[in-house]
Amino acid sequence: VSIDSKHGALQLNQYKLLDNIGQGSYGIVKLVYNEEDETHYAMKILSKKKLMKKAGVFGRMIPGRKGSTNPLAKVYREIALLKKLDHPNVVKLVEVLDDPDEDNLYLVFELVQRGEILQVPTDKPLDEETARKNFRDIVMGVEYLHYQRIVHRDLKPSNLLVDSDGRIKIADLGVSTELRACGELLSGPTGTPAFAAPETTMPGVHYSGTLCDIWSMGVTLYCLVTGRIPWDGTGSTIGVQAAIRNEPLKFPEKPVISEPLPSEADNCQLPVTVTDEEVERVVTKIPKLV
Ligand SMILES: COc1ccc(C(=O)/C=C\Nc2cc(OC)c(C(=O)O)cc2Cl)cc1
Repeated sequence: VSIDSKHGALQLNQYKLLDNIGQGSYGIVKLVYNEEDETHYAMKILSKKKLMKKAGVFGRMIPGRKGSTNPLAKVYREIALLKKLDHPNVVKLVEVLDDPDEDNLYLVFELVQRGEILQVPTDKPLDEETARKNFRDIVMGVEYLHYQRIVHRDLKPSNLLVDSDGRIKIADLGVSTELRACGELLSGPTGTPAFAAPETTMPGVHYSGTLCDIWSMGVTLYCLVTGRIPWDGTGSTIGVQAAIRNEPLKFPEKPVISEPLPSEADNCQLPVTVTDEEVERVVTKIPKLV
């Protein structure tokens, strides 16, 4: 990273680093300008130390398994996979800059012009027609990720970006997303509590990651049309998780939601495609692995 003498802006190879446009538990996202192709991009800056800590938990080498000793190997493999993803409703990772002497990892994405779909809470939610159009893009993007065996695990409005043509791109495939063998069950809380399915809040229960993504999509649709989250408990994580497990989904008086939508949202809670065997597996503990 060099300091560009002209304007004091930070320069990283051919990228001039400009404003902060995103902020989250992952780190920050900056607007950058590529002087070579004269195009703006979004650059997500990750800390390798933080990734190692996270990878450390998941990256524990299972005895007898071959694999490199570098805990970042898992991260690099996942990033290589993310680079191969290509779908109109998924953000496009174009380049990864990794300075071995530096703690930072720079992920360069195509810029999605209009940013987040909606700040929640808001008293100006989307009209139903727009929400329906956007939701369709989200479903297409999630279907593609699931087909690629990628479970998002943190679907929510702040990870949905609006492009210049009004189309939605799913973001934060991040390196925290588990790339699992098809159908393998997950466990443990993850993502954002208010958007997490009830089964993720019960310790020791293993669940289907894809089904949880569908639950989060339902909660997201609710946010798009009402401007608020369905269960906020007392604001504490435990409170939210209890509310999600025990309280029925209620729609506020305002804005008036047309009849079919709530039932649609309801369907999202229990995807009609779920098989009994899958429900059985989801709600019971995982059978003893032989
Ligand atoms: C007002 O105009 C704006 C235009 C673009 C933005 C923006 O891009 C924000 C976040 N971006 C991202 C975040 C990601 O994770 C959290 C990932 C990922 O890891 O997949 C990728 C991207 Cl691009 C914001 C405001």
